[in-house]
Amino acid sequence: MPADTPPLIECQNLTRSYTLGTQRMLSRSAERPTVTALDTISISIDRGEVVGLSGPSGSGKSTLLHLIAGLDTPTSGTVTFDGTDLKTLSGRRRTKHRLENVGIVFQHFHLLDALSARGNVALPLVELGIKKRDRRVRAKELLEAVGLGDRITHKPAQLSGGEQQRVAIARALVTNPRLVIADEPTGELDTETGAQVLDRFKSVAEDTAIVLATHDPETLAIADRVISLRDGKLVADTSKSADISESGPRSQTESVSSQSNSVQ
Ligand SMILES: Nc1ncnc2c1ncn2[C@@H]1O[C@H](COP(=O)(O)OP(=O)(O)OP(=O)(O)O)[C@@H](O)[C@H]1O
Repeated sequence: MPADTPPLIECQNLTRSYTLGTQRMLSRSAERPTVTALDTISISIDRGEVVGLSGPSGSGKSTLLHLIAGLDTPTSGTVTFDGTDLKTLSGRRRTKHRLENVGIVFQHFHLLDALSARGNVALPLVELGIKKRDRRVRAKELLEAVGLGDRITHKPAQLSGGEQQRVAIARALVTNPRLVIADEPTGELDTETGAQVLDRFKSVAEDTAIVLATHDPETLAIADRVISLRDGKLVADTSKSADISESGPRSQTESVSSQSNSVQ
């Protein structure tokens, strides 16, 4: 890759606040309370990088994933994907960008009840205009890769939670996206299946960037780098390859202070 290639994802001073309640619940002059879910986060993610996102419940992991995926827009700051500021895209172009470039595994899977496992996995390919025969072949290939080759015609209601999760993972990978975002991708899986799924993620990662939010140490262990959040702030950004530098091992604190622009 040329040295001047920009990172795949660049987040600059990303802040996302939510305004709570409705004005009707308060007196006219009272300000509605706000929650700052993410507070001036600046990170960049390269092609092929596997990034783990850790932090306690409510620390802002899902909020950051949604912003990086272009599912949500920041209150302030920017998310740039391969040089394009997502804020400059119209709603339609943002949807097209997600469809073409981003695979998403949601915490609650979001499968369509009426479709088979194969139909669910093939769905993004319908929207991309891929021919039915090719869609079916590709969806079957992905379902086999996540160990569900014998479940392709099952509907979600006929599948266990772990199986539904694997369908969601296959669907996220079916378009060969440049970025995969996953919220607790192994939460429903037993240890062995979880390990298989992580292998699958790792094998697509050659030039696909993967960002995984998780509480699971085994999932974090596959990451090249772990970003830790607390109360919406970046508290550590630890790269495994950067652990041993010329001046010796790099501690988390040093790693954080090297990003002092984003840690306030
Ligand atoms: N739609 C919303 N409206 C109001 N507050 C929200 C909304 N979404 C998230 N929050 C708040 O933002 C903060 C960060 O939430 P977020 O879901 O990003 O955390 P998380 O680290 O993913 O948590 P978990 O590990 O439990 O999934 C929390 O305080 C949460 O209550």
